[in-house]
Amino acid sequence: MDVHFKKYHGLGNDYLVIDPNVRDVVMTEANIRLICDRNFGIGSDGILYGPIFDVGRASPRAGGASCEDAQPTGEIPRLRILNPDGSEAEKSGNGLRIFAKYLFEKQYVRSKEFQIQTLGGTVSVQVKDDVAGMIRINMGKVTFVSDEIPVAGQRREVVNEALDVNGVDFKVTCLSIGNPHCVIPMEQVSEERARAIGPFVENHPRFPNRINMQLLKVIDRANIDIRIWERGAGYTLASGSSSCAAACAAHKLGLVDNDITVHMPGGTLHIEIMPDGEVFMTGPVEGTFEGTFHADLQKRISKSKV
Ligand SMILES: N[C@H](CCC[C@H](N)C(=O)O)C(=O)O
Repeated sequence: MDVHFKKYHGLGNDYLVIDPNVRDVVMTEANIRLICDRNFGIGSDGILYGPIFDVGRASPRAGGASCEDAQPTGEIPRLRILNPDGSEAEKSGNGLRIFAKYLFEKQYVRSKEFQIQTLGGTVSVQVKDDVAGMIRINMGKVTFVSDEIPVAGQRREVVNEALDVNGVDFKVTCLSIGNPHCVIPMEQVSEERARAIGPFVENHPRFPNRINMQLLKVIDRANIDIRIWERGAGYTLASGSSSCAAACAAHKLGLVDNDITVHMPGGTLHIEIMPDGEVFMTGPVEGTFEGTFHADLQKRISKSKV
């Protein structure tokens, strides 16, 4: 069967993999919005577009391509992460675990340890259990420095800082792990609260590139509970980079140790903060669907690059 896309989820945070080597789709904002629309399109929390090989290699033959065809140079495959609103993200934890499983399943990579290039840097991946889909990713180091997130204002670490959100004052801790995050500790977290304040935080003028938001409840020194409002995607059941960000913010505030389980409505992720600051994330992924675009949808997917 002519497969155009594969769909997976990481703890209910679902993504479509569109592989330009199998069937290319121009990633215009309009196409992304249409494909991700849960009523008029296929529906997902985003698109994982790749693997892209930049060394000018002829892409592997469609279908059944293996790494020998695509990567004689041992080139690190590149991934583009597209949010449902058409914006492009620097990193996605669930997206990277899903893409790692895809690369392994399609035999683009030969070993269970490999790297993936993203806008937010190159990450190292370990397929811990290809049957169970348990993937461990080194998400890199975080920064709390305002210019590197970015957060407007004089250069500082954004830790426990006052932020007026639609007339309500919160204390926020902001950081980047490639993509930007605003963590708000509170006694009780809920979907309702995340949906109520998320859009105001995401689009707050203090965040020039917008921002992902997490409501953080610290359960004990090894467990936290978060609710997520994602930049460009809205409320999601889980988020890998948000899990890393919330765990690192809680650690920065002295509220947790280095080994943290992050609880979310979609499930749990295991976060390890190493002595050198590198952040490891381990969790499951699962494939759910593979299929083709119906001719009617195909007609609406623009081939023009604008
Ligand atoms: N919406 C995010 C990217 C996806 C993050 C999330 N799905 C994850 O698993 O990390 C952003 O614009 O930075």
